[in-house]
Amino acid sequence: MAAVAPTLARRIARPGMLPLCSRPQAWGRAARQSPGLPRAPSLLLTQRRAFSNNKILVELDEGSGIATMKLKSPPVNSLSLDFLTEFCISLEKLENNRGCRGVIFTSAIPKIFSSGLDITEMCRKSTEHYAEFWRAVQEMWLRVYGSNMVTVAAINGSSPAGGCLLALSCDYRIMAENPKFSIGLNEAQLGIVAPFWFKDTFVNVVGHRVAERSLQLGCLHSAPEALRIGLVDELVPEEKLQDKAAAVIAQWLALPDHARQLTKSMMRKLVLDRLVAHREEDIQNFISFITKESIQKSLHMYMEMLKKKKG
Ligand SMILES: CCCCC/C=C/C(=O)SCCNC(=O)CCNC(=O)[C@H](O)C(C)(C)COP(=O)(O)OP(=O)(O)OC[C@H]1O[C@@H](n2cnc3c(N)ncnc32)[C@H](O)[C@@H]1OP(=O)(O)O
Repeated sequence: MAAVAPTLARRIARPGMLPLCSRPQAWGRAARQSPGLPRAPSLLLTQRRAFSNNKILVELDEGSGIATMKLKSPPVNSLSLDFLTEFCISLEKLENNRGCRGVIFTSAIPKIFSSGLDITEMCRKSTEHYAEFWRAVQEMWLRVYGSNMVTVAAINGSSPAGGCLLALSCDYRIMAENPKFSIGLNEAQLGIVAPFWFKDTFVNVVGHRVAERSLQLGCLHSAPEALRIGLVDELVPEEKLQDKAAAVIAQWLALPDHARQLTKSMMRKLVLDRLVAHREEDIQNFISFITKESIQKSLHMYMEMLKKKKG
């Protein structure tokens, strides 16, 4: 898998070639057939299949059709170009497996769900690199937000910025009830601006007023606060997180797939279409923004601050 990744990364970036996700998947795929009445995952005589690459561990429970994608990129699951490429490859495999109907995203790293976009990917790199990186970020969002499968984020740690976007792109968010864990689109704190599709995804979850305030202030919300503003749907003790996520998916899968999928597509279409229609422009905007000297200085200072905090 590791050998495939750079090739795929090049494919994502090369202009003129069909990008991995030229349109959101939700409209291109036939509805999955529900295999009948939902069964509680714990009651099944299940067979588990696992596959893994360098940064993602995937386990598919063939009895329930529920997969778990565990993010395992130490130290903090930052969303680097390699990570995003491997993430999209893993998700595509699951999308292509008709036995898989739901996915749980969670972290294999204690206390961190994902630290968001890898800041080093945005510092002092070439224009080509920025284009490739940003296309991969778009790709992750298009794939998760446009997925036909039921998607649940089991947020077992802090989840700033891009990590929060991943969670926001799911159908349901369950967070470990640890007040030390925080989540939010904190880009403003870094001196950068969340792009329109981060903002749209956020608004669709928490509403305009809450999103505007939270975005302007670059808020990182504690788990209880995230529940209060609707950024997450529920809090559970950490040891119950995975079971709860599987139970929620089983509940959602009890509905006829086509009805749920078309409804999801209807709710998300406008936002997805907007990025698909402006993908290249969005990449150019990112490059113009990130190459500004003032922005590079802000990111540098933020990284220094992270280092100092470590002591
Ligand atoms: C311009 C267009 C808009 C772009 C939209 C951007 C979206 C983003 O996602 S920007 C990234 C935002 N992320 C953050 O603000 C998170 C920053 N990190 C943290 O707050 C903390 O690291 C933590 C809470 C995630 C974890 O804390 P802790 O367990 O104490 O670990 P350390 O802070 O010591 O970090 C360990 C190690 O990892 C490096 N690191 C942390 N986050 C990132 C990151 N996002 N990208 C790259 N590297 C990161 C950190 O610098 C440490 O490195 P070393 O000092 O070399 O060990």
